[in-house]
Amino acid sequence: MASTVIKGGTVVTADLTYAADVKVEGGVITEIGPNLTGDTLLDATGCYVMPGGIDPHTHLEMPFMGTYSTDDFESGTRAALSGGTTMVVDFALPSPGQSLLEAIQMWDNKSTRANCDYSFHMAITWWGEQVFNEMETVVRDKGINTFKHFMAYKGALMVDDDEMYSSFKRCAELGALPLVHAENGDVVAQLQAQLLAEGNNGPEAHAYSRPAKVEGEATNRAIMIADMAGVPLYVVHTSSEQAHEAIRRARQNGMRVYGEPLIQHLTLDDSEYGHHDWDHAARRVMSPPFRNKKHQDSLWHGLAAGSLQVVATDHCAFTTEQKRYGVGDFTKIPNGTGGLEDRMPMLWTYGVVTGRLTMNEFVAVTSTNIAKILNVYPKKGAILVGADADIVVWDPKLEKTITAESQQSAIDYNVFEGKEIKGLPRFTLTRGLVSVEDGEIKTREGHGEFVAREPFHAVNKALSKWKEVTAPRKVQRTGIPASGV
Ligand SMILES: NC(=O)NCCC(=O)O
Ligand SMILES: [Zn+2]
Ligand SMILES: [Zn+2]
Repeated sequence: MASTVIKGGTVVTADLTYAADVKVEGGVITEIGPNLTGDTLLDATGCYVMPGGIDPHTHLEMPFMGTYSTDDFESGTRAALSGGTTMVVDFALPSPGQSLLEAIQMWDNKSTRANCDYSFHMAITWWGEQVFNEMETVVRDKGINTFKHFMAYKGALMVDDDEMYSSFKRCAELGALPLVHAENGDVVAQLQAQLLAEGNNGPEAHAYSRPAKVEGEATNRAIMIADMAGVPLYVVHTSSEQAHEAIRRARQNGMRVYGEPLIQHLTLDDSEYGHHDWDHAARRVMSPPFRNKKHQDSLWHGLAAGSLQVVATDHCAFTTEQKRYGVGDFTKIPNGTGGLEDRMPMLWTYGVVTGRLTMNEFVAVTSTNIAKILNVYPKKGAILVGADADIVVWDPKLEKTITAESQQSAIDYNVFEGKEIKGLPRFTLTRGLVSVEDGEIKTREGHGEFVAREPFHAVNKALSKWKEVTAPRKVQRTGIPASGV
């Protein structure tokens, strides 16, 4: 079997940093150590050899707000690999009333073009006996152990507390993990209507309609519901101190709650919405919106302290033309931004280069933590013998200025335009295939495979055990007095 050896680099994992060569055969890592030989040699001198990034939050070719996000599984995963990300997790999104299994079929069809491995979360967009029953098939037969709940997008994707509690309890039974988009959708809907009525119809009103408080409230509510259901919880796109505080407090109280800041929220702020150019501001419309520096600091601190665990992108890329559906009515601007290609270099530049994160923390929050949370570690997220050879050979000296012109993403702009980054992949390997080599993109369409994920990981088991141990029990009494009647 042909072998590839990554030679002369420093292996950096979530917990170790050491000099070693890494040998790859048949798409997996077969040896780690000094002086390895092989058929093809990749020179990693001066580089860090790290687990490829995992982006657990993407929306490729997603039907949303009357259109489809423009990056599909081909351009989206090409962009991912170009920036050192070797696995994405996308959301299968049934329309209200649609079968969950039908939605998986649709996502299966789209993902055949993927250049790197991928997995799916299932969204719970409506509730009923059919959904309850199909959740079991989704977990047991389809390899999906995560269910997403939108607490916002009223009248479209939003579910209410009753539905969420029912679904969370079902997740607990099935050994699955619920995810939430935490914003109070009722309050947002009223604020939107009020702002429009007052003539506030520009993209900046998108941010006014989604203050940090509505995120904080929903995060607290989801945490309480998960606690009552006896299930862990993953909060997507945590963007504010209020949401972070809720997660931090829950964790201090022994709850298994995870928070996922996005690279956009960490590095871009709400001044973008005040830009004089409508297009500039609209291109940055996403939910939750960008926040101020105080919130950004809180997110960075959470990553360093471990109260927030994962950095994602929520890559949901719409062209300028699509964003213009919302001229005159900000509620019609398709929500979402890009970031797949830039997540790792931006986090390295603003995190590791500045000293806010260590290299090992960088690996933890871009790859290893989410691999553990999703129950795919150490197949993914690890440099270990037997792990998939999803590897990024990171050159800390490579520099570039981000431009839309030079990106892989299919959209016509980049929200990080002009940012100067330091640290880029010299090589990216996806299950052993070298798909980025010295800046040259050599992706292979269709190389990506679906990654099935088993239910009932350690956290679910611990929580169900604890729930059983602490369940309310009838007091057994020796004597019962006669009734007073
Ligand atoms: N985040 C966003 O604005 N768009 C994608 C859908 C979602 O995750 O809320
Ligand atoms: Zn969301
Ligand atoms: Zn999303």
